[in-house]
Amino acid sequence: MRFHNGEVPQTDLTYSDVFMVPTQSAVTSRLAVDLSTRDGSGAAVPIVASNMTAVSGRRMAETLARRGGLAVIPQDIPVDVVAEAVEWVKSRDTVTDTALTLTGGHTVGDALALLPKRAHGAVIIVDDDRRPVGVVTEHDCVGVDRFSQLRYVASTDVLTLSAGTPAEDAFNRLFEANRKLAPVVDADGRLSGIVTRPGALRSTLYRPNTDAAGRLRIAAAIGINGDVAKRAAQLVETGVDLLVVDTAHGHQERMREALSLVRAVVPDTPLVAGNVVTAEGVADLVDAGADIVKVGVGPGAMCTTRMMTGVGRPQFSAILECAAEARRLGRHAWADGGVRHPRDVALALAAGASNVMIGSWFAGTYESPGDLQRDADGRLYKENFGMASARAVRLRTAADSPFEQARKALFEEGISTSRMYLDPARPGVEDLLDTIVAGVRSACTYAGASDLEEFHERAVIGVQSAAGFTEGAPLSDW
Ligand SMILES: NC(=O)C1=CN([C@@H]2O[C@H](COP(=O)(O)OP(=O)(O)OC[C@H]3O[C@@H](n4cnc5c(N)ncnc54)[C@H](OP(=O)(O)O)[C@@H]3O)[C@@H](O)[C@H]2O)C=CC1
Ligand SMILES: Nc1nc2c(ncn2[C@@H]2O[C@H](COP(=O)(O)O)[C@@H](O)[C@H]2O)c(=O)[nH]1
Ligand SMILES: [K+]
Repeated sequence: MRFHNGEVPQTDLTYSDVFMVPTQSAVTSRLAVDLSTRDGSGAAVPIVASNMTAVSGRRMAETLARRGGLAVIPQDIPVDVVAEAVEWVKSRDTVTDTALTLTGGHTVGDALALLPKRAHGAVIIVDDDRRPVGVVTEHDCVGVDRFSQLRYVASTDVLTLSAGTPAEDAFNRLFEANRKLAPVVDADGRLSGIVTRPGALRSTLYRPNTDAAGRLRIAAAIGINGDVAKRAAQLVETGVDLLVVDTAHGHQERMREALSLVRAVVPDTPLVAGNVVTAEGVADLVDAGADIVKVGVGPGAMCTTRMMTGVGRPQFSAILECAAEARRLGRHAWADGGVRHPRDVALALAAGASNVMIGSWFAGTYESPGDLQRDADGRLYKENFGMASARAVRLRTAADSPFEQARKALFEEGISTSRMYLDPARPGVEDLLDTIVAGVRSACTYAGASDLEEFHERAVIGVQSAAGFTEGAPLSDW
């Protein structure tokens, strides 16, 4: 990456401070751009969901990995619960989405409680042999008593598709039958998943992020306190593919110690550590065993660190410096926090990040772990909170003595309650991923790059005024 006209920025820069200048290109199609990363995460698209309780659970992990990304299960989750999530994610189909299932004896109330768990908006009614006998959508439940049995409200004229039906055929079958979705069945007619028209299309555009055994990948985080080596070993034992050693101030002695301990017990698992914002921080964490360094102090949507302490660094400059140092040392940097638009992802990659972490934006989707709620105007939202907020600290310290809990509650650096509204046009994380990936693919072609390495090499970045940023935004809210 170079700055436009040889400019040398005099201040540190945020994503909003910069723009990319188009350069001569020989790349003929946005679909010809390869977005896979080479940092050991296996990501086929450079997107990682943050280790936040309101963001990454098993549905987020499954859905993102199926489209090539990765989710990091937060550090506060007990190992046995992580083990269940890992087993579940690794048993998922790599092509078709998991179906929500109930039986004809369940009620409309049961279906309404289940429907928001998945973006595809249907519950499949199965018989005792798991054969699909009906489909229930929210539309079928409107104006119906919540205690009605589903056998009386389900559409029973079910179009099924055989597992292994090529994606384009599946899309065409759905289109011709004027259906939005169909249950997928195995050779015995038993339900194995669900396919939608966008799902069929996506499986031609994305490659899943899979391990050596062809199962979906998942990551998990560890803090720097307690028996970190034990937790790391246990997590890897459960099948976790990548570990993130994570604390607010990553450039501290205890982080180095934790990292060395973890590296010693898990020599072969990719290890991410952070957060830092300086080249010195990167060098120290690499020296202690990190393969990837996580960059970002203060840009997060739920983060109050800069307001509480004045500490942090504008994210674009932080990534630029840290990624350069990581590359010099033969390692990698992830950009963590502050992503609000696809452009931010593109700019982080231009600056040299190998992956971009997204938290709050993904909290406002069907796949995040929280319960879907509706405000007074009927708009759908999920609750989000920071991992250093009083709420998260309360959860994390629940087993400590009341005195210890009170001591730890003093240092709050995050928002405890915030509403992340679902975008009615993009309510699922795959919808957001489609937008981000479209933006990044397009950014690569504007730079004449056919993959992410070329993108970083070729990108030309300029510095803009606030008016420059405003000019780039559409007039409507976005
Ligand atoms: N990217 C960002 O800008 C930030 C991210 N976070 C996220 O919040 C989560 C919780 O992190 P964290 O608060 O570090 O909790 P952790 O549970 O990881 O504990 C941090 C440990 O480091 C010690 N410590 C020393 N200096 C600091 C410091 N300046 N800030 C925090 N701890 C310090 C703490 O001791 P003692 O409590 O006695 O001081 C504690 O023992 C993580 O997921 C983290 O990534 C949090 C803040 C900023
Ligand atoms: N200072 C704090 N940072 C936090 C907290 N919770 C999470 N985070 C960081 O934010 C990113 C996600 O950023 P977003 O803009 O996409 O939401 C996450 O990965 C953490 O690094 C917090 O309570 N305080
Ligand atoms: K912030």
